[in-house]
Amino acid sequence: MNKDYRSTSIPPGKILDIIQRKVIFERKLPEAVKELLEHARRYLSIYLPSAGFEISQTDRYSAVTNKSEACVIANRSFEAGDELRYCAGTIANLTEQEEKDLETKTSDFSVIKTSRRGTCLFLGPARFVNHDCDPNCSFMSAGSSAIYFKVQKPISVNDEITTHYGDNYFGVDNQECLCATCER
Ligand SMILES: C[S@@+](CC[C@H](N)C(=O)[O-])C[C@H]1O[C@@H](n2cnc3c(N)ncnc32)[C@H](O)[C@@H]1O
Repeated sequence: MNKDYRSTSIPPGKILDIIQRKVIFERKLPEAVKELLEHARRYLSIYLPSAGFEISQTDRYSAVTNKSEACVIANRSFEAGDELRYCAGTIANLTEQEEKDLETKTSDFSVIKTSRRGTCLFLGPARFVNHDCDPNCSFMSAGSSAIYFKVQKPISVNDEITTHYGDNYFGVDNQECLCATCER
């Protein structure tokens, strides 16, 4: 057994079922293919030399979660006002049943609740950006469901890219937040 490999916690049959139901039966195939290509491009763009960041690992939350998590690290410096166009993502609405299906402790999915859209699935490289109460980036919207980030204060090489998820995302007044700012 390869101890460095862990298979996905969602059974492959279930994923195939979702693709069949959502992509093939309920949607027009060309539209679904276009969206899939856009999404693949978002992930591949991470590797462009001009992207300016990479997906890395952090143990910041492991005392609580018992596992390493993903984070986004700058591999060049940025000034306030710069845009991280390649750290992009999209937001997909979830039905109540889909929300229930994803409510497992081992889930690797990023579910967010917004006042405007309700419960959503956050997809794309942008979903790896962690929250800080004094973040260096803010969310920017690009159309109805796409987002990227704008730099709010200077970022140096090896700094973590962070954003603000909302005032009560980690409990009331973010009292359960584990960010570097709260730690100080
Ligand atoms: C949008 S994801 C960010 C990427 C995430 N680290 C991962 O590996 O998938 C949001 C999740 O990251 C973790 N997280 C991010 N910022 C945090 C913070 N300031 N305090 C505690 N957990 C945080 C929580 O597990 C949260 O549900």
